[in-house]
Amino acid sequence: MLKFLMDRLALSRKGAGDFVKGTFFTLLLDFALMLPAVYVFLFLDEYLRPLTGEAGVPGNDIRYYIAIAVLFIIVTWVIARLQYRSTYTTIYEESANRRLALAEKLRKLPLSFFAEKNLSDLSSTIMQDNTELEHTFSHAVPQLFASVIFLTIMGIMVFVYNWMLALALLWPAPLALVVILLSKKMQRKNQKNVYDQSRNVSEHIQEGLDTIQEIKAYSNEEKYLRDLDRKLDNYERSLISGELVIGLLVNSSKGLLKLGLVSVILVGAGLLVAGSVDLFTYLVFLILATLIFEPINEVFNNLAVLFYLDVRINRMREMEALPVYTGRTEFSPENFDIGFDHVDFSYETGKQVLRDVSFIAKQGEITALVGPSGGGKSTSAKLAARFWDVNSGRILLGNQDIKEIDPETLLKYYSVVFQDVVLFNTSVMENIRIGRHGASDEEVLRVAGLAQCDEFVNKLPDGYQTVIGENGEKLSGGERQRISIARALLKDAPIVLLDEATASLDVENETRIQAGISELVRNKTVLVIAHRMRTVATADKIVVLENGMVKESGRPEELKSMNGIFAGMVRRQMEMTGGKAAG
Ligand SMILES: Nc1ncnc2c1ncn2[C@@H]1O[C@H](COP(=O)(O)OP(=O)(O)OP(=O)(O)O)[C@@H](O)[C@H]1O
Repeated sequence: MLKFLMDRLALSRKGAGDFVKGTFFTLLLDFALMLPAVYVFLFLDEYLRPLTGEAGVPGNDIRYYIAIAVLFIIVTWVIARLQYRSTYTTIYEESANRRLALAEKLRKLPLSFFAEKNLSDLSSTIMQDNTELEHTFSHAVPQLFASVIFLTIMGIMVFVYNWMLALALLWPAPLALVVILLSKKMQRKNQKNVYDQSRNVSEHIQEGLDTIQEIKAYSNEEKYLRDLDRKLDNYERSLISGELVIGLLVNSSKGLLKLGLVSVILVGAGLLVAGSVDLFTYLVFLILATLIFEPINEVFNNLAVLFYLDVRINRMREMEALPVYTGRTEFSPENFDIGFDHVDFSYETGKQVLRDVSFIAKQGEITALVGPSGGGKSTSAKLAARFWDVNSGRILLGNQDIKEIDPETLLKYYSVVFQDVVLFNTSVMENIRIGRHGASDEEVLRVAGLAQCDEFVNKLPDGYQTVIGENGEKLSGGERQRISIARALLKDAPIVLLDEATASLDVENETRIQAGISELVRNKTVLVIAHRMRTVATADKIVVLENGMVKESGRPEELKSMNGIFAGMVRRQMEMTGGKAAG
């Protein structure tokens, strides 16, 4: 039983156990909600039997009935409390754990996954799917199980009591069930439509937020809003038609169940006149007919989410089953040389980005990756930190294949300074401290000074305590880069991956960044994607990548004298800068 629940409902062992308890209390509550009927039976039994000429005189006064009413209320309240605790509390805990597990999973997924997947889709799965599951598990599923058991027990009891009236009462139940089951396909289609349209809207909003600058710059607001309006309309239409279909089906099923009351009235009256049942039994069935289908009505109200449950569970399962990069967590390389050994790589099948790339970036040296745009420089730098796994060949760190090392363990040895610096909406101090949690303020200030941050931070209203806005919106490109260098300095990892800022920076900023970088790369294994000839001139080794292949590699002077691609690049740059930049 537990295993079934764990498999089908994606619950943990504890969750499944508590779920059974919750269902049991829901069943008890269903029975407890019949207590008013019992109350009326007792009353009727005592006061009506004498009126119908049967034996017995009312023996209890009104206080007896008040006491019973209070007792029933207390019993119902206690059961409701127990049911709430075991169902809701458990389900919300389970849901929180599931969200944490998914977030943890996301953290471990390779970057390749994020490149392919829509991010709003991911957050929808974590938040929206989970919320729906939470709601379904707390309201609909235990109620469904409990209602089936409740109706079965009650059905048997009423059949034993009086099979003719029982038949009159219960005949619509299988009919309503058939209507509901037949509508399953339609309801699922509707739910899927609502779900897809709501995703369209959230993706559009997300995209608008991500590209707000471009939208404004190219005066695309009107088109953006028009598209959003259209998608919102579609969403609204899907909601309305979904609600209509569900409303129609659910209400007709509920209406069918009401026929039970009608036929009890008619059949009961006939049986009463014929003398086959007494008035008491007739009244009992009339009361039962108004109460017995209440739990099942509750299930009908949540039917749509119930039918869509497995789709949501499957989506969650798909995410849980995504392959993550794993590897050894003990790792102590003999040195920090990075070696590319016949590496082939493609982001998408059929579009190879790196072909048979081999080179060594030695510890204590600066290795510069140069070459035309799209040649594979950034890709190589990212592969060196196992952001992706290579398709064939190996990347070695200190003679060990990085494919065998756990990515988190591996990244402890890397400082990464890329162009797209991500900053958090907190103080400059905290943004730098991300480099090494637990670093003291003095340590942060020291590296900030080395990275030339003092000059602009001192102009901010609260200095290093200034909160810099979402993704550092209040800072310039060069300032952001300096914070990123300060982070890397604080981490002080033996390997530095550096994607140099482009020529868009002004000379002053460039000089300051260069000063920070010189400090950062001292005695490290440095793999730099070089855009400036100045860096190239100070590099110990140059690797020229073109069309994903290593076309030249060696010391700068050697390559210059070869008069190949690199020599051509240096020449062109010198011509552009009037012969000043090549150093
Ligand atoms: N995430 C990705 N998914 C698919 N293709 C990608 C991805 N990133 C890069 N590419 C492709 O891989 C090739 C190499 O890109 P890469 O960024 O490594 O080149 P690069 O030499 O660093 O270029 P640049 O100097 O312009 O930054 C390009 O054709 C690019 O379109």
